[in-house]
Amino acid sequence: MIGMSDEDQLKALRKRIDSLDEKILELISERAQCAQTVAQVKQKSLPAGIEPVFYRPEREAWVLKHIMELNKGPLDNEEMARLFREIMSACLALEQPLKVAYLGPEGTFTQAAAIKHFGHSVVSVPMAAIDEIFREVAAGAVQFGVVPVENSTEGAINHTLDSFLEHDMVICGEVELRIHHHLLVGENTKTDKISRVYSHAQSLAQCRKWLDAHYPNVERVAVASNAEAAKRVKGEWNSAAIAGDMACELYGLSKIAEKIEDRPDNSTRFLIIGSQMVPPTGDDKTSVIVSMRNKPGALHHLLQPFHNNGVDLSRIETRPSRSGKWTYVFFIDFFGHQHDPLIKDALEKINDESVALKVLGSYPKAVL
Ligand SMILES: O=C(O)C(=O)C[C@]1(C(=O)O)C=C[C@@H](O)C=C1
Repeated sequence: MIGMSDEDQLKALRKRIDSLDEKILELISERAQCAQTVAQVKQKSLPAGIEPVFYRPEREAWVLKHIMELNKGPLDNEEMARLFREIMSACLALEQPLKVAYLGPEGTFTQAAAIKHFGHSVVSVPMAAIDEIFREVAAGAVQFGVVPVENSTEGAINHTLDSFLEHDMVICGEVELRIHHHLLVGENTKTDKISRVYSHAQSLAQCRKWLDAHYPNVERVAVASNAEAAKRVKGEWNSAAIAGDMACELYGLSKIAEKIEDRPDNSTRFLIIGSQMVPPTGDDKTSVIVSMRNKPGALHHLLQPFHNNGVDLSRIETRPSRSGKWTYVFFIDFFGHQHDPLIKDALEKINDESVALKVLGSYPKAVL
């Protein structure tokens, strides 16, 4: 390209991009046709009336990891995986349009988590409460639900844990999302006139120190979600909302302060709930609920088989059981799949020691 004018160079490069785009287009279309044939194969082997399992989280995790391993740049692994996430999402929609319920309204972090996990080609359906998501999945109105389960700053989301006690649900995936909160206002609010801040209680808690330092005398009002907070301030004078980017864009608000969360590594973990068990991928997690009698050493007894079999725990949470006074339930997450022999053995031993053991599911560790 030496000796070429900038104008000519640009022209030549764009010509090359056009021809690459044409090849990419052809390849994506060929991939989509393959997915359509996969759908036919899945259908063929089943008796009429039985719905095949089109969505295969174990395969999707493999595809994304494979792409990240092969990627040589200049796009970074996450960027590349996000592109392939969207291609697979569109391919899956050709096989079967998926409906996914999430904690609404539109613009919540839970919706962002749903899109991060499934891509943009799913139909995401907002629900007013966590319990409603469980019910919607149980009733078969949607195939999957997305619920928040723990925040790195504020800990467990108890509504979600309690819902697992009430519904028979299978966990088939997890999503981790970095949570950035911003202080948002509508066009009628002046930044020095803010008298009230709306947000979800968890988000207010995640920004407590920042609010103490910058808006110590402003009333903090907890509402059902941060998207709801954003919706409210759109039409209100002198009030601000703490919410994320999706809500900011959706309600056309302005950011007067960005990334105001007290901890820069603030993140929330979400679970994908459904009814299908997921086969092992080699890099999985399992979640169980165990109920124990409140006798001395109960927790030690419970954890011993995990320890003996070298099972690595990632989380343990206690909730009072709803049945029987002084009975506790433990929510335990660990690395590995319920079909792994050492895990199977540990679970059998725990089952013998406990009042009840329920495996909520084994699922691929979050890839993105
Ligand atoms: O491999 C499959 O079973 C497919 O249906 C194909 C495909 C894909 O596009 O790669 C699409 C949807 C599944 O969730 C997993 C993968």
